[in-house]
Amino acid sequence: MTPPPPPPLPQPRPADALGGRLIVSCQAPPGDPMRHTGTLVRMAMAAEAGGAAAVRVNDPEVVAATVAAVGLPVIGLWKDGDTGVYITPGVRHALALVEAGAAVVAADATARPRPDGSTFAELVAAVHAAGAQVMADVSTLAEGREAAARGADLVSTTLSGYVPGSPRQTAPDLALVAELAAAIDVPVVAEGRIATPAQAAEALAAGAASVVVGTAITAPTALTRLFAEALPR
Ligand SMILES: CC(=O)N[C@H](C=O)[C@@H](O)[C@H](O)[C@H](O)COP(=O)(O)O
Repeated sequence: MTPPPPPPLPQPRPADALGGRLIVSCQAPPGDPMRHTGTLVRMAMAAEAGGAAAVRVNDPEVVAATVAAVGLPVIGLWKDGDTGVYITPGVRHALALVEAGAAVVAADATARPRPDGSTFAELVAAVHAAGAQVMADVSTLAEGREAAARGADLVSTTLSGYVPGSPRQTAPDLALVAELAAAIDVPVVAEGRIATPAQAAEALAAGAASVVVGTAITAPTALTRLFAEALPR
Protein backbone atom coordinates (compact mmCIF):
# COMPACT_ATOMS: atom_id res chain seq x y z
CA MET A 1 0.00 0.00 0.00
CA THR A 2 1.26 3.46 -0.76
CA PRO A 3 1.69 5.49 2.42
CA PRO A 4 -0.56 8.54 2.68
CA PRO A 5 1.08 11.76 1.50
CA PRO A 6 2.66 13.84 4.26
CA PRO A 7 0.56 16.73 5.52
CA PRO A 8 1.31 20.02 3.75
CA LEU A 9 3.92 22.17 5.41
CA PRO A 10 2.43 25.22 7.12
CA GLN A 11 2.60 28.20 4.79
CA PRO A 12 4.56 31.14 6.25
CA ARG A 13 2.33 34.01 7.30
CA PRO A 14 3.17 37.09 5.19
CA ALA A 15 4.67 38.97 8.14
CA ASP A 16 7.12 36.10 8.70
CA ALA A 17 7.90 35.71 5.01
CA LEU A 18 8.92 39.36 4.69
CA GLY A 19 11.62 39.33 7.34
CA GLY A 20 14.80 41.09 6.24
CA ARG A 21 13.51 41.63 2.77
CA LEU A 22 12.47 44.22 0.20
CA ILE A 23 8.87 45.24 -0.48
CA VAL A 24 8.35 47.28 -3.65
CA SER A 25 5.53 49.84 -3.71
CA CYS A 26 4.03 49.87 -7.21
CA GLN A 27 1.83 52.96 -7.27
CA ALA A 28 1.29 56.04 -9.42
CA PRO A 29 -0.40 59.27 -8.37
CA PRO A 30 -3.62 60.56 -10.00
CA GLY A 31 -2.87 62.04 -13.41
CA ASP A 32 0.42 60.17 -13.85
CA PRO A 33 0.77 58.28 -17.14
CA MET A 34 1.84 55.18 -15.17
CA ARG A 35 -1.54 55.08 -13.40
CA HIS A 36 -2.83 52.26 -15.55
CA THR A 37 -3.67 48.82 -14.20
CA GLY A 38 -1.72 46.81 -16.78
CA THR A 39 1.31 49.06 -16.37
CA LEU A 40 1.23 48.79 -12.57
CA VAL A 41 0.95 45.01 -12.84
CA ARG A 42 4.01 44.99 -15.10
CA MET A 43 5.90 47.00 -12.47
CA ALA A 44 4.93 44.38 -9.87
CA MET A 45 6.15 41.61 -12.21
CA ALA A 46 9.44 43.47 -12.63
CA ALA A 47 9.72 43.78 -8.83
CA GLU A 48 9.19 40.03 -8.53
CA ALA A 49 11.78 39.33 -11.23
CA GLY A 50 14.25 41.58 -9.42
CA GLY A 51 13.95 39.75 -6.11
CA ALA A 52 11.29 41.60 -4.10
CA ALA A 53 9.57 39.63 -1.33
CA ALA A 54 6.23 41.43 -1.67
CA VAL A 55 4.57 44.34 -3.44
CA ARG A 56 2.49 47.20 -2.06
CA VAL A 57 -0.36 48.14 -4.40
CA ASN A 58 -3.12 50.77 -4.38
CA ASP A 59 -6.77 50.14 -5.30
CA PRO A 60 -8.77 46.89 -5.23
CA GLU A 61 -8.82 46.59 -9.04
CA VAL A 62 -5.03 46.80 -9.24
CA VAL A 63 -4.70 44.43 -6.26
CA ALA A 64 -6.84 41.81 -8.00
CA ALA A 65 -4.91 42.13 -11.28
CA THR A 66 -1.58 41.92 -9.43
CA VAL A 67 -2.62 38.86 -7.41
CA ALA A 68 -3.51 37.15 -10.68
CA ALA A 69 -0.12 37.94 -12.26
CA VAL A 70 2.46 37.77 -9.49
CA GLY A 71 3.38 35.00 -7.05
CA LEU A 72 4.28 37.34 -4.19
CA PRO A 73 2.17 38.41 -1.21
CA VAL A 74 0.30 41.58 -2.15
CA ILE A 75 -0.02 44.33 0.45
CA GLY A 76 -3.12 46.26 -0.59
CA LEU A 77 -4.15 49.78 0.24
CA TRP A 78 -6.94 51.98 -1.05
CA LYS A 79 -6.15 55.66 -1.23
CA ASP A 80 -9.46 57.52 -1.01
CA GLY A 81 -8.90 61.28 -1.15
CA ASP A 82 -5.63 63.05 -0.39
CA THR A 83 -6.19 64.89 2.87
CA GLY A 84 -6.68 63.65 6.41
CA VAL A 85 -6.98 59.87 6.70
CA TYR A 86 -6.82 58.67 3.09
CA ILE A 87 -4.91 55.36 3.16
CA THR A 88 -7.63 52.67 3.55
CA PRO A 89 -9.75 55.03 5.65
CA GLY A 90 -12.65 52.69 6.44
CA VAL A 91 -13.59 49.10 7.16
CA ARG A 92 -15.34 48.81 3.77
CA HIS A 93 -12.13 49.78 1.99
CA ALA A 94 -10.17 47.19 3.97
CA LEU A 95 -12.63 44.38 3.25
CA ALA A 96 -12.69 45.23 -0.48
CA LEU A 97 -8.91 44.77 -0.54
CA VAL A 98 -9.14 41.36 1.17
CA GLU A 99 -11.86 40.39 -1.29
CA ALA A 100 -9.49 41.40 -4.12
CA GLY A 101 -6.85 39.02 -2.74
CA ALA A 102 -4.58 41.18 -0.58
CA ALA A 103 -2.66 39.08 1.96
CA VAL A 104 -2.03 42.21 4.02
CA VAL A 105 -4.10 45.39 4.21
CA ALA A 106 -2.14 48.60 4.79
CA ALA A 107 -4.15 51.27 6.61
CA ASP A 108 -3.65 54.65 8.24
CA ALA A 109 -3.16 54.12 11.98
CA THR A 110 -2.45 57.73 12.93
CA ALA A 111 -4.30 59.30 15.82
CA ARG A 112 -6.60 61.30 13.50
CA PRO A 113 -10.36 60.63 13.30
CA ARG A 114 -11.40 58.31 10.48
CA PRO A 115 -13.98 59.66 8.00
CA ASP A 116 -16.49 56.84 8.63
CA GLY A 117 -16.19 57.19 12.42
CA SER A 118 -14.68 53.68 12.73
CA THR A 119 -11.62 52.88 14.82
CA PHE A 120 -8.37 51.27 13.72
CA ALA A 121 -9.15 48.38 16.11
CA GLU A 122 -12.40 47.71 14.25
CA LEU A 123 -10.53 47.62 10.96
CA VAL A 124 -8.00 45.15 12.39
CA ALA A 125 -10.77 42.90 13.73
CA ALA A 126 -12.60 42.93 10.38
CA VAL A 127 -9.44 42.15 8.36
CA HIS A 128 -8.40 39.34 10.72
CA ALA A 129 -11.89 37.85 10.58
CA ALA A 130 -11.59 37.87 6.78
CA GLY A 131 -8.27 35.99 6.97
CA ALA A 132 -5.71 38.68 6.17
CA GLN A 133 -3.16 40.72 8.11
CA VAL A 134 -2.82 44.45 8.78
CA MET A 135 0.10 46.80 8.18
CA ALA A 136 -0.35 49.93 10.30
CA ASP A 137 0.90 53.09 8.58
CA VAL A 138 2.06 55.44 11.35
CA SER A 139 3.93 58.72 11.78
CA THR A 140 5.05 58.56 15.42
CA LEU A 141 6.23 56.18 18.13
CA ALA A 142 2.99 56.66 20.08
CA GLU A 143 0.90 55.68 17.04
CA GLY A 144 3.07 52.62 16.49
CA ARG A 145 2.64 51.48 20.09
CA GLU A 146 -1.11 52.01 19.87
CA ALA A 147 -1.36 50.13 16.55
CA ALA A 148 0.59 47.18 17.97
CA ALA A 149 -1.68 47.15 21.03
CA ARG A 150 -4.72 47.10 18.73
CA GLY A 151 -3.49 43.99 16.93
CA ALA A 152 -1.54 45.27 13.88
CA ASP A 153 0.65 42.54 12.37
CA LEU A 154 3.23 44.98 10.97
CA VAL A 155 3.92 48.63 11.79
CA SER A 156 5.30 50.84 9.02
CA THR A 157 6.80 54.34 9.17
CA THR A 158 4.89 55.29 5.98
CA LEU A 159 3.32 58.48 7.28
CA SER A 160 6.31 60.05 9.03
CA GLY A 161 6.65 63.50 7.46
CA TYR A 162 3.20 63.46 5.87
CA VAL A 163 0.83 64.44 8.70
CA PRO A 164 0.47 67.70 10.61
CA GLY A 165 3.00 67.79 13.44
CA SER A 166 5.40 65.40 11.65
CA PRO A 167 7.86 67.64 9.81
CA ARG A 168 8.55 66.81 6.16
CA GLN A 169 12.09 65.50 5.69
CA THR A 170 14.15 64.47 2.71
CA ALA A 171 15.79 61.44 4.38
CA PRO A 172 14.07 58.30 5.66
CA ASP A 173 13.01 58.48 9.31
CA LEU A 174 15.43 55.88 10.63
CA ALA A 175 15.20 57.37 14.14
CA LEU A 176 11.51 56.39 14.19
CA VAL A 177 12.41 52.93 12.86
CA ALA A 178 14.86 52.44 15.74
CA GLU A 179 12.44 53.79 18.37
CA LEU A 180 9.63 51.53 17.17
CA ALA A 181 11.88 48.46 16.94
CA ALA A 182 12.95 48.99 20.55
CA ALA A 183 9.41 49.57 21.80
CA ILE A 184 7.12 47.01 20.16
CA ASP A 185 7.14 43.27 19.52
CA VAL A 186 5.47 43.61 16.11
CA PRO A 187 7.78 43.66 13.03
CA VAL A 188 8.65 47.23 12.03
CA VAL A 189 8.75 48.18 8.36
CA ALA A 190 10.86 51.13 7.18
CA GLU A 191 8.96 53.08 4.52
CA GLY A 192 9.19 56.54 3.05
CA ARG A 193 11.95 58.30 1.11
CA ILE A 194 14.32 55.31 0.97
CA ALA A 195 16.27 56.31 -2.13
CA THR A 196 19.26 53.96 -2.35
CA PRO A 197 20.20 50.33 -1.61
CA ALA A 198 22.56 51.64 1.09
CA GLN A 199 19.66 53.40 2.84
CA ALA A 200 17.60 50.20 2.65
CA ALA A 201 20.43 48.31 4.36
CA GLU A 202 20.74 51.09 6.97
CA ALA A 203 17.04 50.73 7.71
CA LEU A 204 17.52 47.03 8.48
CA ALA A 205 20.51 47.88 10.66
CA ALA A 206 18.33 50.41 12.51
CA GLY A 207 15.93 47.61 13.43
CA ALA A 208 13.49 47.32 10.54
CA ALA A 209 12.20 43.83 9.80
CA SER A 210 11.76 44.77 6.14
CA VAL A 211 11.91 47.81 3.87
CA VAL A 212 9.40 49.35 1.45
CA VAL A 213 10.80 51.26 -1.53
CA GLY A 214 8.44 53.07 -3.90
CA THR A 215 9.53 56.20 -5.75
CA ALA A 216 13.17 55.16 -6.17
CA ILE A 217 12.11 52.04 -8.10
CA THR A 218 8.68 52.60 -9.63
CA ALA A 219 8.16 56.32 -10.31
CA PRO A 220 9.74 57.34 -13.64
CA THR A 221 7.88 60.66 -13.77
CA ALA A 222 9.19 61.81 -10.37
CA LEU A 223 12.67 60.46 -11.09
CA THR A 224 12.81 62.18 -14.49
CA ARG A 225 11.77 65.43 -12.82
CA LEU A 226 14.72 65.16 -10.41
CA PHE A 227 17.18 64.84 -13.28
CA ALA A 228 15.48 67.49 -15.43
CA GLU A 229 15.47 70.01 -12.59
CA ALA A 230 19.17 69.43 -11.99
CA LEU A 231 20.04 70.59 -15.52
CA PRO A 232 20.27 74.34 -16.16
CA ARG A 233 18.20 75.60 -19.11
C1 LIG B 1 2.65 59.21 2.32
C2 LIG B 1 2.00 58.25 1.35
O1 LIG B 1 0.88 58.46 0.94
N1 LIG B 1 2.75 57.17 0.99
C3 LIG B 1 2.24 56.22 0.04
C4 LIG B 1 1.86 54.98 0.68
O2 LIG B 1 1.48 53.99 0.16
C5 LIG B 1 3.06 56.09 -1.22
O3 LIG B 1 2.72 57.23 -1.99
C6 LIG B 1 4.59 56.02 -1.10
O4 LIG B 1 5.11 56.00 -2.40
C7 LIG B 1 5.08 54.79 -0.35
O5 LIG B 1 4.83 54.96 1.01
C8 LIG B 1 6.58 54.49 -0.53
O6 LIG B 1 7.33 55.60 -0.18
P1 LIG B 1 8.44 56.20 -1.18
O7 LIG B 1 7.77 56.44 -2.48
O8 LIG B 1 8.94 57.45 -0.52
O9 LIG B 1 9.55 55.14 -1.29
